[in-house]
Amino acid sequence: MGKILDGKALANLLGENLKKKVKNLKAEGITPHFCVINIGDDPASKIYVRTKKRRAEKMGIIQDIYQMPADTKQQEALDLIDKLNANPNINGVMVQLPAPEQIDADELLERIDPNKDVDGLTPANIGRLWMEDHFIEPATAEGIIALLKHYEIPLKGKDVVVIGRSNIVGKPLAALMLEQNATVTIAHSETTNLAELTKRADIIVSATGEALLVKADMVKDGAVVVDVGINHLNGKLVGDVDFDAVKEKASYITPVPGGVGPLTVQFLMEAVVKLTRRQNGRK
Ligand SMILES: NC(=O)C1=CN([C@@H]2O[C@H](COP(=O)(O)OP(=O)(O)OC[C@H]3O[C@@H](n4cnc5c(N)ncnc54)[C@H](OP(=O)(O)O)[C@@H]3O)[C@@H](O)[C@H]2O)C=CC1
Ligand SMILES: Nc1nc(=O)c2c([nH]1)NC[C@@H]1CN(c3ccc(C(=O)N[C@@H](CCC(=O)O)C(=O)O)cc3)C=[N+]21
Repeated sequence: MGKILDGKALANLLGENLKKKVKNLKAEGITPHFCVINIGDDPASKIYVRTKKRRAEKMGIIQDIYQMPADTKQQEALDLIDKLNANPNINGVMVQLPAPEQIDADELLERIDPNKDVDGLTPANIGRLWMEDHFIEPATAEGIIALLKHYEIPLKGKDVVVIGRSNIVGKPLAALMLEQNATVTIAHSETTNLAELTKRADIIVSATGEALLVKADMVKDGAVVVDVGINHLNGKLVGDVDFDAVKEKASYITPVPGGVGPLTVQFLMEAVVKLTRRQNGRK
Protein backbone atom coordinates (compact mmCIF):
# COMPACT_ATOMS: atom_id res chain seq x y z
CA MET A 1 0.00 0.00 0.00
CA GLY A 2 1.27 3.42 -0.95
CA LYS A 3 2.31 6.11 1.47
CA ILE A 4 0.11 9.15 1.81
CA LEU A 5 1.56 12.45 0.62
CA ASP A 6 0.17 14.66 3.37
CA GLY A 7 -0.33 18.04 1.74
CA LYS A 8 -2.24 19.40 4.66
CA ALA A 9 0.61 18.69 7.08
CA LEU A 10 3.14 20.30 4.73
CA ALA A 11 0.89 23.34 4.28
CA ASN A 12 0.71 23.74 8.05
CA LEU A 13 4.47 23.39 8.41
CA LEU A 14 5.07 26.04 5.75
CA GLY A 15 2.35 28.15 7.34
CA GLU A 16 4.26 28.37 10.62
CA ASN A 17 7.23 29.81 8.77
CA LEU A 18 5.19 32.23 6.74
CA LYS A 19 3.44 33.49 9.86
CA LYS A 20 6.83 34.43 11.31
CA LYS A 21 7.84 36.13 8.07
CA VAL A 22 4.65 38.20 8.12
CA LYS A 23 5.21 39.08 11.76
CA ASN A 24 8.69 40.39 10.92
CA LEU A 25 7.33 42.44 8.05
CA LYS A 26 4.67 43.91 10.32
CA ALA A 27 7.37 44.94 12.79
CA GLU A 28 8.70 47.06 9.94
CA GLY A 29 5.28 48.56 9.30
CA ILE A 30 4.43 46.42 6.28
CA THR A 31 1.25 44.31 6.24
CA PRO A 32 0.66 42.10 3.18
CA HIS A 33 -2.72 42.98 1.73
CA PHE A 34 -4.41 41.42 -1.28
CA CYS A 35 -7.81 41.39 -2.98
CA VAL A 36 -9.87 38.57 -4.42
CA ILE A 37 -12.41 39.55 -7.05
CA ASN A 38 -15.25 37.04 -7.21
CA ILE A 39 -17.83 37.59 -9.94
CA GLY A 40 -21.16 35.78 -9.72
CA ASP A 41 -22.42 33.22 -7.26
CA ASP A 42 -20.72 29.94 -8.08
CA PRO A 43 -21.11 28.08 -4.76
CA ALA A 44 -17.70 26.37 -4.98
CA SER A 45 -15.97 29.73 -5.60
CA LYS A 46 -17.61 31.22 -2.51
CA ILE A 47 -16.22 28.37 -0.42
CA TYR A 48 -12.70 28.77 -1.87
CA VAL A 49 -12.73 32.51 -1.28
CA ARG A 50 -13.68 31.94 2.34
CA THR A 51 -11.06 29.19 2.77
CA LYS A 52 -8.43 31.63 1.51
CA LYS A 53 -9.68 34.37 3.81
CA ARG A 54 -9.36 32.09 6.84
CA ARG A 55 -5.84 31.10 5.84
CA ALA A 56 -4.88 34.73 5.23
CA GLU A 57 -6.12 35.74 8.67
CA LYS A 58 -4.15 32.90 10.23
CA MET A 59 -1.01 34.16 8.48
CA GLY A 60 -1.61 37.79 9.47
CA ILE A 61 -2.34 38.78 5.86
CA ILE A 62 -5.24 41.09 4.94
CA GLN A 63 -7.58 39.73 2.27
CA ASP A 64 -10.40 41.86 0.88
CA ILE A 65 -13.16 40.11 -1.02
CA TYR A 66 -14.78 42.07 -3.85
CA GLN A 67 -17.99 40.19 -4.48
CA MET A 68 -19.50 41.35 -7.80
CA PRO A 69 -22.96 40.35 -9.10
CA ALA A 70 -23.44 37.67 -11.77
CA ASP A 71 -24.48 40.31 -14.33
CA THR A 72 -21.33 42.40 -13.86
CA LYS A 73 -20.16 44.06 -17.06
CA GLN A 74 -16.66 43.52 -18.38
CA GLN A 75 -15.84 47.22 -18.02
CA GLU A 76 -16.89 47.28 -14.36
CA ALA A 77 -14.50 44.45 -13.59
CA LEU A 78 -11.70 46.09 -15.61
CA ASP A 79 -12.25 49.36 -13.74
CA LEU A 80 -11.96 47.60 -10.39
CA ILE A 81 -8.70 45.93 -11.46
CA ASP A 82 -7.32 49.29 -12.63
CA LYS A 83 -8.22 50.83 -9.29
CA LEU A 84 -6.51 48.05 -7.32
CA ASN A 85 -3.45 48.13 -9.59
CA ALA A 86 -3.09 51.84 -8.89
CA ASN A 87 -3.51 51.56 -5.12
CA PRO A 88 -0.05 51.31 -3.51
CA ASN A 89 -1.53 49.79 -0.35
CA ILE A 90 -2.69 46.71 -2.27
CA ASN A 91 0.06 44.15 -2.84
CA GLY A 92 -1.87 41.47 -4.70
CA VAL A 93 -4.90 41.02 -6.93
CA MET A 94 -6.63 37.84 -8.06
CA VAL A 95 -9.73 37.04 -10.06
CA GLN A 96 -11.46 33.90 -8.84
CA LEU A 97 -12.20 31.52 -11.70
CA PRO A 98 -14.51 30.55 -13.32
CA ALA A 99 -16.19 33.88 -14.17
CA PRO A 100 -19.74 34.16 -15.66
CA GLU A 101 -19.93 33.70 -19.43
CA GLN A 102 -20.40 37.36 -20.43
CA ILE A 103 -17.01 38.01 -18.84
CA ASP A 104 -13.80 37.59 -20.84
CA ALA A 105 -11.67 36.19 -18.02
CA ASP A 106 -8.45 36.27 -20.05
CA GLU A 107 -8.85 39.99 -20.61
CA LEU A 108 -9.27 40.51 -16.85
CA LEU A 109 -6.17 38.44 -16.08
CA GLU A 110 -4.18 40.41 -18.65
CA ARG A 111 -5.20 43.62 -16.92
CA ILE A 112 -3.69 42.67 -13.55
CA ASP A 113 -0.35 44.34 -12.86
CA PRO A 114 2.20 41.48 -13.18
CA ASN A 115 3.83 42.81 -10.01
CA LYS A 116 0.56 42.13 -8.14
CA ASP A 117 -0.30 38.88 -9.88
CA VAL A 118 -0.89 36.43 -7.00
CA ASP A 119 -2.01 33.59 -9.28
CA GLY A 120 0.84 33.98 -11.78
CA LEU A 121 -1.67 34.01 -14.63
CA THR A 122 -0.77 37.24 -16.42
CA PRO A 123 0.88 36.74 -19.81
CA ALA A 124 4.10 38.29 -18.51
CA ASN A 125 4.36 35.83 -15.65
CA ILE A 126 3.29 32.84 -17.75
CA GLY A 127 5.97 33.77 -20.25
CA ARG A 128 8.61 34.05 -17.55
CA LEU A 129 7.57 30.67 -16.17
CA TRP A 130 8.77 29.07 -19.41
CA MET A 131 12.02 31.02 -19.24
CA GLU A 132 14.69 30.52 -16.63
CA ASP A 133 13.97 33.49 -14.47
CA HIS A 134 10.53 33.43 -12.90
CA PHE A 135 9.31 35.04 -9.75
CA ILE A 136 5.66 34.03 -9.33
CA GLU A 137 4.47 30.54 -10.15
CA PRO A 138 0.84 29.35 -10.12
CA ALA A 139 0.19 28.09 -6.59
CA THR A 140 -1.07 24.58 -7.33
CA ALA A 141 1.93 23.74 -9.49
CA GLU A 142 4.31 25.20 -6.93
CA GLY A 143 2.58 23.22 -4.18
CA ILE A 144 2.97 19.94 -6.04
CA ILE A 145 6.67 20.54 -6.66
CA ALA A 146 7.13 21.38 -2.97
CA LEU A 147 5.25 18.25 -1.90
CA LEU A 148 7.41 15.96 -4.06
CA LYS A 149 10.54 17.65 -2.78
CA HIS A 150 9.42 17.34 0.84
CA TYR A 151 9.03 13.58 0.42
CA GLU A 152 12.34 13.41 -1.47
CA ILE A 153 10.71 12.13 -4.64
CA PRO A 154 13.05 13.03 -7.50
CA LEU A 155 11.88 14.39 -10.84
CA LYS A 156 15.13 14.23 -12.80
CA GLY A 157 14.84 11.78 -15.67
CA LYS A 158 11.40 10.57 -14.56
CA ASP A 159 8.53 9.92 -16.95
CA VAL A 160 5.68 12.20 -15.88
CA VAL A 161 2.17 12.28 -17.31
CA VAL A 162 0.11 15.37 -16.47
CA ILE A 163 -3.56 14.89 -17.31
CA GLY A 164 -5.15 18.31 -17.96
CA ARG A 165 -3.79 21.32 -19.87
CA SER A 166 -5.38 24.33 -18.19
CA ASN A 167 -3.44 27.58 -17.79
CA ILE A 168 -3.98 27.40 -14.05
CA VAL A 169 -2.79 23.82 -13.35
CA GLY A 170 -1.66 21.49 -16.14
CA LYS A 171 0.48 23.80 -18.26
CA PRO A 172 2.38 25.56 -15.45
CA LEU A 173 2.99 22.24 -13.70
CA ALA A 174 4.42 20.80 -16.90
CA ALA A 175 6.76 23.81 -17.13
CA LEU A 176 8.04 23.39 -13.57
CA MET A 177 8.53 19.64 -13.94
CA LEU A 178 10.36 20.11 -17.22
CA GLU A 179 12.60 22.57 -15.44
CA GLN A 180 13.37 19.83 -12.90
CA ASN A 181 14.46 17.63 -15.82
CA ALA A 182 11.49 15.28 -15.89
CA THR A 183 10.25 14.04 -19.26
CA VAL A 184 6.74 15.45 -19.38
CA THR A 185 3.73 14.32 -21.37
CA ILE A 186 0.58 16.46 -21.20
CA ALA A 187 -2.65 14.53 -21.81
CA HIS A 188 -6.12 16.01 -22.32
CA SER A 189 -9.65 15.14 -23.40
CA GLU A 190 -8.55 14.47 -27.01
CA THR A 191 -5.79 12.10 -25.93
CA THR A 192 -6.59 8.71 -27.46
CA ASN A 193 -4.21 6.44 -25.56
CA LEU A 194 -4.37 7.75 -22.00
CA ALA A 195 -4.01 4.37 -20.25
CA GLU A 196 -1.00 3.49 -22.41
CA LEU A 197 0.70 6.74 -21.41
CA THR A 198 -0.12 6.52 -17.71
CA LYS A 199 0.95 2.85 -17.47
CA ARG A 200 4.49 3.88 -18.43
CA ALA A 201 4.65 6.85 -16.07
CA ASP A 202 6.74 7.08 -12.93
CA ILE A 203 4.61 10.01 -11.79
CA ILE A 204 0.97 10.66 -12.74
CA VAL A 205 -0.72 13.97 -12.00
CA SER A 206 -4.43 14.26 -12.71
CA ALA A 207 -6.09 17.69 -12.97
CA THR A 208 -9.29 17.17 -14.92
CA GLY A 209 -12.36 17.37 -12.72
CA GLU A 210 -13.45 13.89 -13.77
CA ALA A 211 -14.07 11.58 -10.82
CA LEU A 212 -12.69 8.03 -11.12
CA LEU A 213 -10.74 8.86 -14.29
CA VAL A 214 -7.51 7.27 -13.05
CA LYS A 215 -8.12 3.60 -12.29
CA ALA A 216 -5.78 0.99 -10.83
CA ASP A 217 -5.15 -0.74 -14.17
CA MET A 218 -3.80 2.55 -15.59
CA VAL A 219 -1.08 2.79 -12.94
CA LYS A 220 2.34 1.13 -12.93
CA ASP A 221 3.37 -0.65 -9.72
CA GLY A 222 5.24 1.81 -7.51
CA ALA A 223 4.20 4.94 -9.40
CA VAL A 224 3.62 8.24 -7.62
CA VAL A 225 0.05 9.55 -8.04
CA VAL A 226 -0.88 13.18 -7.46
CA ASP A 227 -4.59 14.00 -7.52
CA VAL A 228 -5.50 17.65 -8.14
CA GLY A 229 -9.18 17.08 -8.96
CA ILE A 230 -11.98 18.35 -6.74
CA ASN A 231 -15.25 16.56 -7.48
CA HIS A 232 -18.46 15.74 -5.69
CA LEU A 233 -19.50 12.13 -6.06
CA ASN A 234 -22.49 10.74 -4.16
CA GLY A 235 -22.26 13.60 -1.68
CA LYS A 236 -18.55 13.01 -1.08
CA LEU A 237 -15.57 15.16 -1.99
CA VAL A 238 -13.27 13.08 -4.23
CA GLY A 239 -10.43 13.69 -6.67
CA ASP A 240 -9.89 12.31 -10.19
CA VAL A 241 -8.30 9.11 -8.90
CA ASP A 242 -10.03 5.91 -7.83
CA PHE A 243 -8.20 6.28 -4.54
CA ASP A 244 -8.95 3.02 -2.71
CA ALA A 245 -7.85 0.83 -5.64
CA VAL A 246 -4.95 3.00 -6.86
CA LYS A 247 -3.37 3.37 -3.40
CA GLU A 248 -2.66 -0.39 -3.45
CA LYS A 249 -0.39 0.03 -6.48
CA ALA A 250 1.12 3.44 -5.94
CA SER A 251 4.28 4.03 -3.89
CA TYR A 252 2.94 7.45 -2.88
CA ILE A 253 -0.46 9.04 -3.37
CA THR A 254 -2.17 12.30 -2.42
CA PRO A 255 -5.58 12.13 -0.74
CA VAL A 256 -8.54 14.37 -1.53
CA PRO A 257 -9.23 16.24 0.68
CA GLY A 258 -5.95 16.93 2.48
CA GLY A 259 -3.55 16.65 -0.47
CA VAL A 260 -2.94 19.32 -3.09
CA GLY A 261 -5.79 21.69 -2.07
CA PRO A 262 -4.30 22.98 1.20
CA LEU A 263 -0.96 23.53 -0.56
CA THR A 264 -2.65 25.66 -3.23
CA VAL A 265 -4.03 27.96 -0.56
CA GLN A 266 -0.71 28.07 1.31
CA PHE A 267 1.24 28.93 -1.85
CA LEU A 268 -1.20 31.70 -2.73
CA MET A 269 -0.35 33.21 0.66
CA GLU A 270 3.35 32.70 -0.01
CA ALA A 271 2.89 34.56 -3.30
CA VAL A 272 1.20 37.50 -1.58
CA VAL A 273 4.12 37.79 0.86
CA LYS A 274 6.71 37.46 -1.93
CA LEU A 275 5.03 40.23 -3.93
CA THR A 276 4.74 42.43 -0.84
CA ARG A 277 8.41 42.02 0.01
CA ARG A 278 9.50 42.81 -3.52
CA GLN A 279 7.27 45.87 -3.74
CA ASN A 280 8.99 47.09 -0.59
CA GLY A 281 12.49 46.54 -1.94
CA ARG A 282 13.19 43.37 0.02
CA LYS A 283 14.57 40.11 -1.29
N1 LIG B 1 -6.64 20.99 -5.55
C1 LIG B 1 -6.44 22.22 -6.01
O1 LIG B 1 -5.74 22.99 -5.42
C2 LIG B 1 -7.05 22.65 -7.28
C3 LIG B 1 -7.98 21.82 -7.84
N2 LIG B 1 -8.52 22.14 -9.03
C4 LIG B 1 -9.42 21.12 -9.59
O2 LIG B 1 -8.67 20.43 -10.59
C5 LIG B 1 -9.51 20.08 -11.67
C6 LIG B 1 -9.00 20.73 -12.94
O3 LIG B 1 -9.04 22.13 -12.80
P1 LIG B 1 -8.71 23.10 -14.04
O4 LIG B 1 -7.38 22.77 -14.58
O5 LIG B 1 -9.00 24.46 -13.59
O6 LIG B 1 -9.88 22.60 -15.03
P2 LIG B 1 -10.21 22.86 -16.57
O7 LIG B 1 -11.62 22.44 -16.72
O8 LIG B 1 -9.77 24.19 -16.99
O9 LIG B 1 -9.28 21.79 -17.31
C7 LIG B 1 -9.52 20.43 -17.25
C8 LIG B 1 -8.53 19.72 -18.15
O10 LIG B 1 -8.76 18.32 -18.06
C9 LIG B 1 -8.91 17.76 -19.36
N3 LIG B 1 -9.84 16.64 -19.29
C10 LIG B 1 -11.14 16.69 -18.94
N4 LIG B 1 -11.67 15.45 -19.00
C11 LIG B 1 -10.69 14.62 -19.39
C12 LIG B 1 -10.62 13.23 -19.65
N5 LIG B 1 -11.68 12.45 -19.50
N6 LIG B 1 -9.44 12.72 -20.04
C13 LIG B 1 -8.36 13.50 -20.19
N7 LIG B 1 -8.37 14.82 -19.96
C14 LIG B 1 -9.52 15.37 -19.57
C15 LIG B 1 -9.40 18.89 -20.22
O11 LIG B 1 -9.07 18.63 -21.57
P3 LIG B 1 -9.38 19.71 -22.77
O12 LIG B 1 -8.33 20.77 -22.63
O13 LIG B 1 -9.21 18.89 -23.99
O14 LIG B 1 -10.77 20.18 -22.52
C16 LIG B 1 -8.67 20.07 -19.63
O15 LIG B 1 -7.38 20.22 -20.21
C17 LIG B 1 -10.91 20.53 -11.25
O16 LIG B 1 -11.53 19.44 -10.58
C18 LIG B 1 -10.64 21.64 -10.27
O17 LIG B 1 -11.68 21.82 -9.35
C19 LIG B 1 -8.16 23.27 -9.72
C20 LIG B 1 -7.26 24.14 -9.20
C21 LIG B 1 -6.65 23.91 -7.90
N1 LIG C 1 -7.98 32.53 -9.70
C1 LIG C 1 -8.09 31.33 -9.16
N2 LIG C 1 -7.05 30.81 -8.46
C2 LIG C 1 -7.16 29.57 -7.89
O1 LIG C 1 -6.19 29.08 -7.25
C3 LIG C 1 -8.38 28.84 -8.03
C4 LIG C 1 -9.41 29.43 -8.77
N3 LIG C 1 -9.24 30.66 -9.32
N4 LIG C 1 -10.57 28.78 -8.98
C5 LIG C 1 -10.81 27.47 -8.39
C6 LIG C 1 -9.54 26.70 -8.14
C7 LIG C 1 -9.67 25.58 -7.13
N5 LIG C 1 -8.82 25.93 -6.03
C8 LIG C 1 -8.75 25.25 -4.82
C9 LIG C 1 -8.37 25.87 -3.65
C10 LIG C 1 -8.40 25.20 -2.44
C11 LIG C 1 -8.80 23.89 -2.36
C12 LIG C 1 -8.85 23.23 -1.03
O2 LIG C 1 -8.53 23.81 -0.02
N6 LIG C 1 -9.27 21.96 -0.98
C13 LIG C 1 -9.40 21.20 0.25
C14 LIG C 1 -10.83 20.80 0.52
C15 LIG C 1 -11.83 21.91 0.43
C16 LIG C 1 -13.25 21.43 0.62
O3 LIG C 1 -13.51 20.77 1.64
O4 LIG C 1 -14.06 21.70 -0.28
C17 LIG C 1 -8.62 19.91 0.12
O5 LIG C 1 -8.44 19.44 -1.00
O6 LIG C 1 -8.25 19.36 1.15
C18 LIG C 1 -9.17 23.26 -3.52
C19 LIG C 1 -9.15 23.92 -4.73
C20 LIG C 1 -8.23 27.13 -6.29
N7 LIG C 1 -8.57 27.58 -7.49
